[in-house]
Amino acid sequence: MININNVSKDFERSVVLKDVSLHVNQGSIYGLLGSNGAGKTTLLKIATGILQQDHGEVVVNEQVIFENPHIKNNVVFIPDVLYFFSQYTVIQMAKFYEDIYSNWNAERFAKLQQLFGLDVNKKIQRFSKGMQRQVAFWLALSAMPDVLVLDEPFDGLDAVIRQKIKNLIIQDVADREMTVIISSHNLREVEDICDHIGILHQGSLILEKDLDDLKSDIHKVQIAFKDGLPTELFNHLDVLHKDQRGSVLLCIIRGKDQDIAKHISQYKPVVYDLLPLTLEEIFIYEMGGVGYAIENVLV
Ligand SMILES: Nc1ncnc2c1ncn2[C@@H]1O[C@H](COP(=O)(O)OP(=O)(O)OP(=O)(O)O)[C@@H](O)[C@H]1O
Repeated sequence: MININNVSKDFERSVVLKDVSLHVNQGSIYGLLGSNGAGKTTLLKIATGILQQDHGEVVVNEQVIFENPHIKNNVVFIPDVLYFFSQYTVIQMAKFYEDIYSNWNAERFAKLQQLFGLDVNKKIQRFSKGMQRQVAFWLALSAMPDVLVLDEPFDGLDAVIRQKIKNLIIQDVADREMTVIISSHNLREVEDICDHIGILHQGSLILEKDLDDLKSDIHKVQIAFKDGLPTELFNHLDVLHKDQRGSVLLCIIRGKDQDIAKHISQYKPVVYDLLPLTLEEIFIYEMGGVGYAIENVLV
């Protein structure tokens, strides 16, 4: 559905994106993660045809997106910093969207008004920050896009509204196979909603995986032995991190849970607990693998 092929971009002679290839299937919700300044916003702007890459191509629905109004008609981008015309009310902005997006759905716009409960005749810039973000979602979802691209979408939204918006997105993905890319530092929200994850670091995509595969491939293990650590314990294990706490050793190990359990059980541990890792922890360990580590991250 969205194919970003070998995209590179420089700003003022510094390289911001290096040969990035990223693929999003139709009906997928793709979480784009990365360190500050990794190039996420730049990549999203290129993916939506707002910016032009220096090399490579972005193909959406089998067509190059840049300067392609036919494809852009089905793509809505909500940026991290929102922009509305300064004097426009919600209803005026809705009219503007209706003129741009041919799939605009007035009935849905009316239904969502009940859900958000905001005054359509109020100037958007007089709303609070979180309310303005609600307006952005209200307009975006009424445009019925095939592709919805979101940069830090949950910033400033309260927990109830966040859940309502996530439900709306999931409903559109389920009902009409909308495709979504979300870039966020809020990894709990990403974990909640996304099925695929890409991690961008210093302009390169260092990982792209199905979220379930990612989670089944890395584990936190808590182990203890009666007579201290067996010397050969770590042979044949891909250990990303170790932390001894008293007699208990906490390890982050890459691999399938059965393989890890089988290997460690040979040494007859008195404690063996396999604990789930959150996306936040996986992100930290993956970033550690590319030299972006923080110390003592085990909790
Ligand atoms: N218009 C621009 N002109 C010059 N440099 C830019 C421009 N836009 C972005 N950059 C630079 O490109 C790099 C990537 O920025 P970008 O906003 O894409 O990162 P990001 O991953 O979204 O970061 P964050 O998580 O902090 O929002 C940064 O070094 C930034 O300074």
